[in-house]
Amino acid sequence: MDLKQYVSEVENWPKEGVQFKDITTIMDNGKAYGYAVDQIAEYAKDLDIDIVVGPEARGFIIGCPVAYKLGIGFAPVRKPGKLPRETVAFEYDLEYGQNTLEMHKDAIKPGARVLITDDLLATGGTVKATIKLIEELGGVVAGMAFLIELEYLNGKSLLDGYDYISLIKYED
Ligand SMILES: O=P(O)(O)OC[C@H]1O[C@H](OP(=O)(O)OP(=O)(O)O)[C@H](O)[C@@H]1O
Ligand SMILES: Nc1ncnc2[nH]cnc12
Repeated sequence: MDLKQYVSEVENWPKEGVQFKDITTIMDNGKAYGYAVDQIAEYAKDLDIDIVVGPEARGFIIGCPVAYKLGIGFAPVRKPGKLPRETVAFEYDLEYGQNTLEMHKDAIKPGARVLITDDLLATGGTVKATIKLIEELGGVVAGMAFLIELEYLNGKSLLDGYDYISLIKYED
């Protein structure tokens, strides 16, 4: 299936100069959404994953159905002030702004093998922050999966030594 045809491209949103890749038109199509989730679950099935982790909000959309399919749990990475118990935090830069992400301190068991999921890899800041949080808690990032990779923003350069897949690539 050619998933790219289901992505909606929106010019100059949320800021001038950004071409936003809208995945809601993948999600609202049962076949395309199911295909994307199945592809990621297939990638993960031999990685011996204990838990899936995804950053708010679009990482939940991918990670939760993948976790369900793998028969394992999901731990959320959230924007500040959303998680009620003790957290660890990490601040990072986005393609269009700055952000801090948090995880519950007990979300990852020491030595747990983690699959990170998100809708999109752009500069890599979000996933790098997610890796830092997982590793601070003693987890092992065994793999990562994105629906979309914006290759022109070179997020890959922050991910040396980590394994990942992206289902849809944009070279420019
Ligand atoms: O590789 P990066 O440059 O870090 O960009 C990718 C991140 O940006 C978007 O999330 P956003 O922070 O816009 O939040 P949202 O999912 O809540 O819309 C996207 O869902 C990724 O998480
Ligand atoms: N261009 C883009 N489209 C959708 N989500 C994004 N997150 C960061 N950059 C993005």
